[in-house]
Amino acid sequence: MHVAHLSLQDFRSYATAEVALEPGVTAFVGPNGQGKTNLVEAVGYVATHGSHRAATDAPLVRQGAARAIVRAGVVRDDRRALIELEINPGRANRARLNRSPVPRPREILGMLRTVLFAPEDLAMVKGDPGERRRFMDELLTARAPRFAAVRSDYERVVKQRNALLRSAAAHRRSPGAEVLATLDVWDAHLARTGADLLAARLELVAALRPLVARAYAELAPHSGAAGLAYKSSLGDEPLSTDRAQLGERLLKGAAEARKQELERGVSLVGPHRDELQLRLGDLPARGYASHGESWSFALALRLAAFELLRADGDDPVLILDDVFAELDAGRRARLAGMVAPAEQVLITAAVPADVPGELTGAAYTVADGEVRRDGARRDGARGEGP
Ligand SMILES: Nc1ncnc2c1ncn2[C@@H]1O[C@H](COP(=O)(O)OP(=O)(O)OP(=O)(O)O)[C@@H](O)[C@H]1O
Repeated sequence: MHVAHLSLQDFRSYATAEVALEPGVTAFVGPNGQGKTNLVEAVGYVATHGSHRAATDAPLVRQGAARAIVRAGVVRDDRRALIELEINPGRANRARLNRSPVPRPREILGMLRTVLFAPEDLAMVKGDPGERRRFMDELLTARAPRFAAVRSDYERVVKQRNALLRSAAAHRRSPGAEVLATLDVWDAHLARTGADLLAARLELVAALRPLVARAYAELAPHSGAAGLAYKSSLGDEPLSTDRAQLGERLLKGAAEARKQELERGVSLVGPHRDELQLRLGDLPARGYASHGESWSFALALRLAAFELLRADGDDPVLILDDVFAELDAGRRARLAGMVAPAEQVLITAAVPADVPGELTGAAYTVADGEVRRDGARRDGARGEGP
């Protein structure tokens, strides 16, 4: 699939912007702080209904404006769809598909699929486990949009269960039969929704493992092998992906943890406490990998995500935000070779020399609040050989 047209209104630094796009490579080039990332962030927002660099929607709306609108014309198998999202911080966002309102924005998740790699992704390797859980859950949602509901059901259960545990812990005396009975009900909800989430993650990690290893080996052939291990809060015993069995394990885990949970006032068992461990050779990547290795690992995770989505039947739009400047010449050339065949690749770079010569295509200059199409097709920067 590819985006044929992007239209912005009061999104980030743009009062308005209209950008026509084509399949193949498009580079957005311009000095720092001119709005290159804002453009690709908008494309990512249409796909995921979230930003890769803001936890809430408020920063996405141009300062002084009440709402932002992002529209994308998406072409998939020669069929066109016009997706429109109205971003209303503090209120419900609205969505339209082919100019008709849809009841809930979530219903059009999956109409556009993107894989976005940006400097913030270093946190997937160096940051806390929540970053890697988010990577898994966002990828699951990209593959099957109905997963957004599984995820939010589970989050709601943990939130409510935590509230109950917190208030029990605050009273500092043994909880009464009523509290324990309510907790039993929440344990059952946790086991049911948690089993769905856990099974999906285990299947995902199994599918990703060989793809990550291969992408990393291609990017960084002289480094150790990249591995993934799913560490569950249920302990080290192997887990099957059978949902009924996982539900039983979660119930048992919650029962065993109950005393401690009541003391601490927090849910200690379940996929919200799990970790996706990244390994380079025999060592964990976090805390051991060099900056370059961490960067390559994060890229390998995104490239593996791209492969997985592509295997589901359609190339997602690949977005590389400010990526090449960080890489040495060899990794740059290898990455360029790996991404060139994608149906659409959107790249941002501060200077033309940061776009590898292998990636020829359309070019825009982004400066002074404008996005201007360069006259000639860009032939790529020269002298970027490995
Ligand atoms: N909500 C907003 N309202 C107005 N301006 C904003 C808003 N959010 C971000 N900006 C402005 O957008 C600019 C940043 O744009 P962006 O991150 O796209 O830059 P960039 O061209 O990718 O730069 P770099 O090369 O440094 O990564 C900043 O000047 C910032 O002040």
